[in-house]
Amino acid sequence: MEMNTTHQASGPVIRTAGLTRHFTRNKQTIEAVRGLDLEVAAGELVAFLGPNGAGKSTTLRMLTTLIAPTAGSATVAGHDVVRDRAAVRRSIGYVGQGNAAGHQYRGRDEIMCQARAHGLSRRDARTRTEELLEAFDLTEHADRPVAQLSGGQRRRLDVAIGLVQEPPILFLDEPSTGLDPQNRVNLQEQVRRLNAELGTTIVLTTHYLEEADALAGRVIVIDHGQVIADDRADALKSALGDLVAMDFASADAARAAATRADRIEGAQVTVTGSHVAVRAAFGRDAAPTLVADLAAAGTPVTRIEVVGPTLDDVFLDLTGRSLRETSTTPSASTEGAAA
Ligand SMILES: Nc1ncnc2c1ncn2[C@@H]1O[C@H](COP(=O)(O)OP(=O)(O)OP(=O)(O)O)[C@@H](O)[C@H]1O
Repeated sequence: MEMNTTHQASGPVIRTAGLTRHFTRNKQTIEAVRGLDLEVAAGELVAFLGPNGAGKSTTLRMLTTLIAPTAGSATVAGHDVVRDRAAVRRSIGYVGQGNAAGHQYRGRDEIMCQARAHGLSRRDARTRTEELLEAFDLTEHADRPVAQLSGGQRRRLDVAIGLVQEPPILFLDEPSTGLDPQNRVNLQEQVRRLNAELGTTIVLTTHYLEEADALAGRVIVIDHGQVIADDRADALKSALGDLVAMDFASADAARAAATRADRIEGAQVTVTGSHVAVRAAFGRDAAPTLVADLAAAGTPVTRIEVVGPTLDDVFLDLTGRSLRETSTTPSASTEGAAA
């Protein structure tokens, strides 16, 4: 994809203050988003990570003016999402969760149509369309009616359509759900390039830990409508530290080892029978000395494993629940479903 303009990077382009949204269902109030205070600077690539129902889509729908907040406020590109909806919409691109593309048209026509609607000449629109078809591996499917495409192919088309006008701020709601791993990687590459080469501010939602990690920008972890962590993925993980998991010949040996492991600065030590788990910021570096000390003390380790932290560990540490378990994992792929 050719990208030759750069959006200016300066100051926050998204600002929310106490942003809140309630829904009423069966006379019960659902607090989907609870008092979000957020700033996103121009040129940032931000992932909202959280389980199903955490409030990610609702937040995006408020920021894109599709629904109004119950309380609090938000500005996008300097415009209020309630008072200046049209101005917000002019500054953003949005790819929602559903399939936006019409069904009787061919994929190529859908993209062309969007490009023309955004003011590109016929020639530029054609070039842009071919670039996007190529980038999303859709060229060979471009002449089939959208209705005949698989779920994954349609999802790729949705995202391609969202990228047509190269907006300065782009919102993507679970862009890679339903894509197979290879197309997920393709998509992530497109997202990264758009951010790096054009300086596009990108906010996306995901419940794929790997995706939030791979995009490596800022990760905002959301649970029950609130931000529970907000930092770079590597910072979130290193704050938690490595896990050093050790087995011993007996529970007594494990208890003795735990006392020693407790001396490692900032270590969190848990003993379960003859198993000891140590979570520590530099656990990987501390492990060899610990193993040698334990052997010298007559309580040798029988098995040891050092595991670097994942974003799931971060979520588990913050909420006591695993994100993998709380999210319904989408069926492996919808690729090829109707192909
Ligand atoms: N239109 C609506 N009417 C009633 N409840 C809603 C509505 N939209 C969302 N909710 C509820 O608000 C909460 C947050 O939903 P939201 O879709 O924002 O979560 P999410 O983090 O985007 O999850 P997912 O990954 O499943 O999209 C959920 O409990 C959901 O059921």
